[in-house]
Amino acid sequence: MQADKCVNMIEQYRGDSLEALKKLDDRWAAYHGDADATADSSLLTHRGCVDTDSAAILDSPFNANVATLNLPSTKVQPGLLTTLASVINHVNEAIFIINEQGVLQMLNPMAATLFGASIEDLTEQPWSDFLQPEVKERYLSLLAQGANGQEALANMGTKEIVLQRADSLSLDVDLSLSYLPASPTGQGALYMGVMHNLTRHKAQYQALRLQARTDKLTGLANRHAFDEEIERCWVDCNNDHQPLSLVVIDVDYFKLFNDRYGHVNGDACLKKIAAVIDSALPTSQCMAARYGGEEFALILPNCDATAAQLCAQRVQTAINHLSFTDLGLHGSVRVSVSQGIAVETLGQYRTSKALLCAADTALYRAKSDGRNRINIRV
Ligand SMILES: Nc1nc2c(ncn2[C@@H]2O[C@H](COP(=O)(O)OP(=O)(O)OP(=O)(O)O)[C@@H](O)[C@H]2O)c(=O)[nH]1
Repeated sequence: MQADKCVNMIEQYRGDSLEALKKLDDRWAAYHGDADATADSSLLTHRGCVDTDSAAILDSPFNANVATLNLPSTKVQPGLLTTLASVINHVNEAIFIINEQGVLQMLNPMAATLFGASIEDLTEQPWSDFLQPEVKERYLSLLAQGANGQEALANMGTKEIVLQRADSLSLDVDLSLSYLPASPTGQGALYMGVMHNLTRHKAQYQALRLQARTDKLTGLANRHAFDEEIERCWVDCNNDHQPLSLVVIDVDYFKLFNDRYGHVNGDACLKKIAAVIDSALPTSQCMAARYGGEEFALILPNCDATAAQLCAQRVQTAINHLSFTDLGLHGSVRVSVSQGIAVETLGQYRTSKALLCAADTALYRAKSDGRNRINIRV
């Protein structure tokens, strides 16, 4: 919204609004006691540049902060640039102006902070030096289109990019670049860039994403994450002609555990089981997820039946040895799990869902065969 406001203000003052510019110039002249302000380049220098008489500029009725903007003193239509400088310095957004060659003409303090250098050091620098190679080309061709008079193509909507700051740090920002056509008064076309620092948003997004994919009780991946991961692994393993194994794990007689020892201890038991399952994963590409209440599932990409069985046996042994004395329960209290395994190696299953169904069927068999056992369908 702020950016729109800025563009609107610039529109108001630019090229076709020469009348407004004239009024500003007249006001400036009146303030400085010079009726012919626009023709007086020394006065214009006063109006735009930091180096000269900054006290007078700070007292300016137009914009006390224009002094902080370093305006180029050559090849400009100063009335326009001064107005532009005044506007961008008022807007609470990081804004920079480049010319048709992509050279930084002015920027406000917020933009300088994002670029990682002072306004003075940044002015007259090629803006594309702050872009990564992959996006640099895109923006340079945009400038070329503007220079060829293809104005309609010379705007770039908001895009997420990585800024290569002057201090060599990288910064995630979103950036929009707007074409400001050449004015009839001789000012060449310019581009206005508006940037937002995305660092905090990205961190929040990552935290929320992790939260949305994590089971709150156990800290394992949740069902949503499992569904996404199985699809990804299915495609990857099929493409690479690698096996994909699934293990579905269900706690035996867990209702009894809850009934005997209470739901709080039931929760603690699920956490212990989850930790055991997670540590039994053979590789870092594997995923352990809480599939439902007392049901867990393992995705084992690039693992054949032997590797999957080994993993399941590790889980079984470790769970059989779990102790609950730290919960105040008797040392004899034990739990077990039943496990079903299905393995895709030679295109037996048409979809990941079919593979999951096969693992579920194997689990059902393990349960019906007496529990605390592993059943495999290859
Ligand atoms: N404490 C606790 N219990 C849960 C949670 N989610 C599911 N349960 C319990 O898990 C139990 C599952 O019971 P059943 O589906 O009958 O299965 P089971 O008793 O384990 O019997 P089998 O699976 O046939 O061996 C129910 O009592 C649920 O309340 C949870 O997050 N915390």
